[in-house]
Amino acid sequence: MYTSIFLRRRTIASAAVPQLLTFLRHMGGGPRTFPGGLNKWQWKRMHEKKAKEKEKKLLEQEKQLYQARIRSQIRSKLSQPDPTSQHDPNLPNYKPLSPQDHIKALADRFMKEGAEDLWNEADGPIKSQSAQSQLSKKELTSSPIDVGKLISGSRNLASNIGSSACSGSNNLSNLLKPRHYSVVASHGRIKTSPRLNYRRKESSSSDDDSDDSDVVVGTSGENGRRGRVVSNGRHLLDEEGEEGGRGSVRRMVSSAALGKYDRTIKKRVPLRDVEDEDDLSLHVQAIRSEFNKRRDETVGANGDEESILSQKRFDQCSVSPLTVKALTAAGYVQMTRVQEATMSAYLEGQDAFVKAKTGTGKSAAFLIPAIETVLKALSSKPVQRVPPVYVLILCPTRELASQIAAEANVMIKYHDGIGVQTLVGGTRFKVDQKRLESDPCQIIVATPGRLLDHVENKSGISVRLMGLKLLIVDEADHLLDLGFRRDMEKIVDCLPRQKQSLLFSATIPKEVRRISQLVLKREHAYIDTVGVGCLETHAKVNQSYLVAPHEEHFQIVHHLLKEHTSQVLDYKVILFCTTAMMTSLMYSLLHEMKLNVREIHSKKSPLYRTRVSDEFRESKLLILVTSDVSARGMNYPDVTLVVQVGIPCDREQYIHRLGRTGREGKGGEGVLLLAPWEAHFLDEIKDLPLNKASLPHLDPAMKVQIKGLMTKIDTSLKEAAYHAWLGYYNSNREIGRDKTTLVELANGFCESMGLQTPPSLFRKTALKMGLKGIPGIRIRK
Ligand SMILES: Nc1ncnc2c1ncn2[C@@H]1O[C@H](COP(=O)(O)OP(=O)(O)OP(=O)(O)O)[C@@H](O)[C@H]1O
Repeated sequence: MYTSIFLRRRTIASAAVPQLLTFLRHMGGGPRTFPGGLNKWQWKRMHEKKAKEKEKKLLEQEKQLYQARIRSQIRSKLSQPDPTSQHDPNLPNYKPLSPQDHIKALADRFMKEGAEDLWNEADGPIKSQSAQSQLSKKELTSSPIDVGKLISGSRNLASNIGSSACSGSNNLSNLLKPRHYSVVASHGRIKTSPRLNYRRKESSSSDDDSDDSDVVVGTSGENGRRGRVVSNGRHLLDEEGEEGGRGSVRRMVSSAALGKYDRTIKKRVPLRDVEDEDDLSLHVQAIRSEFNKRRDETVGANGDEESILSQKRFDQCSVSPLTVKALTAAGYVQMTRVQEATMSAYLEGQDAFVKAKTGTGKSAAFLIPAIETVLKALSSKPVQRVPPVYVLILCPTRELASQIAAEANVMIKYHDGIGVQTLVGGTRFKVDQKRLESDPCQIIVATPGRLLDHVENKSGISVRLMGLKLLIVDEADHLLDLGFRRDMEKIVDCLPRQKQSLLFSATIPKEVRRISQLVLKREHAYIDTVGVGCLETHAKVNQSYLVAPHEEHFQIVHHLLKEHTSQVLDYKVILFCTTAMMTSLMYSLLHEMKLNVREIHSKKSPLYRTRVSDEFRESKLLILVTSDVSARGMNYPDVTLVVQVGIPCDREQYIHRLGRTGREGKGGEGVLLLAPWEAHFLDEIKDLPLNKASLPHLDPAMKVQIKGLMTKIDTSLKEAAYHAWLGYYNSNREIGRDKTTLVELANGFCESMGLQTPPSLFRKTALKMGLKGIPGIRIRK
């Protein structure tokens, strides 16, 4: 319809053509062929491929840079001072390292905060061929590395913890005391005194988790908070060259002074290849386990690892009295640790990437700065007819957006003239527009897709966004992931450059940390209230897993739920399934089995989802069967059990789903149910404390009953579940690789649903999924 209207208007100004094309494309139309005679999908795929390659290249470059930095750091340690020059006793003496010292230096690096992020097993140890020949095994095994000594050598790290905490031989245990949080600020260039220069050289073997090579040059902090001023490694070398110690630094990085060690550092060998030459990897392993052991001991002794609250109250920070009043009314008196840390970064005007465990109050951590921003902007500017949007909060789902807006409304209860609105999919575009016009607001909580609709359709929001002061991205790792990244890029492009940005998540994979500069300024703070090497899940949540044949899953789920609901008085359970259709199928079955269940997934209407979500928030004695729409951010109080059926899409999703229980420092339980061919996922979460649960005894009568109940479920739902199942596992890297096995497993799943023959696929779909011609796949005629 829109196409014909536009085509009838013959005199389209040439300047409007690109806009028209964008509009048509947005409406699902647009040109049928693209340059090179490609169709829309080929064109799209080509661009996706290009983007992937570009990203891969960037990562590769980053890795090379990182390796180059390590090489230059080690070279500087190995280079010899000029024998003719008088050595200043206050400066470190850079003698060639003995092989043993070399290992210690590497281990030092390994123990640094963030180093674990960069050092993964695939990188393997740095293998020294010539140096290793000198380094006899006897030498290594006869003098085991003293971890305490190693750590005491890493003064940089110890200095982060504060001078009082790093004295004597207790460095390791001090270091491992439950940390409140760490703040790493990245600064481009830092002018330093000669003293600082010295310390920078001293710490040149250190590393951090950012893509910048963060080098410690100073400390600050109170209440256990540690601040570090860091500098980009590349700048560091340039800068030192410019300043006092120019000559010596130039000498330090000169390849002429490298000797045999230069060659040894270049060669990295995968860990597998050197496993039997156990030297370095064994030592690193030993240090790692010692590190974990001491941390566990320290945490055990202090016991407050799980406390989410800080020492500060809201009225002690620069929070407006009316907000404090509203917070107090809502029962918030003391700040949580993430709230305190975020507030101080916000007040300093810094951009920040904030990592804090699930259920520790991240929403309030960004809503309080949001309200302060609006108050500040309102006080400095006269009232405007159409007020600018001062704060934009982006989050992945509509439920989460509604939840955040509801929490914001509680906090602005006593502030007249501040408004919050949501822009989420599933509502009518025109209704959104009317709402924005009739009820102007300064804070918008939006999902990226719907916000982009408004921006691209010039609903007036773009102009209002030009006044933006604060951008907040909740579940940032998810929004910066491939699924949302394009939208995020477009949104960021149309926001003003002069603004503060705060990113939040309970998990921050290193790839996301790298690309966070899409949103954050280069000089941003990295606040980690979890702590490097600490558990990302809550210790009070008991986690277990079960590996059982796929066809038994329905019965096992029923058994687990029955057991839990009969044992826990005020039970409240969330059951995660892999896809929307699997969720629907599981719900239908459990409903037939007379369990008190509700369902939420993307195929349900927004109204229904909101109703069920509200009901589940308020109630007890209820089981919510859901897809991943409820995995992140949803705050359902007092969930007693989280069951995850099937492999989660990644480690992060496992953590976020589990995080629906054990909120606000409470306890909870999590069970992961996998089929034997999904068990490889356990490797991804091997650092988390999951116990293997024993398989329950399954009642054969119940098996028959389930089979009977399955026949009552609509065949079209089972067919949809089969298609969704195939799609989900086909996109799993491990399982989707072997298409024949995949189809066999899918057909097994079909049988467990009581379908005699596997449902057919459209030829196009089968082709796209790479399943055409695979035995067992039926193609629709
Ligand atoms: N200062 C506080 N004092 C008491 N309770 C608080 C405080 N801050 C937050 N809470 C409560 O903690 C719970 C979890 O908060 P919130 O949903 O913000 O967690 P989150 O860190 O965003 O979790 P997720 O990672 O799952 O998104 C909520 O019930 C909230 O009311």
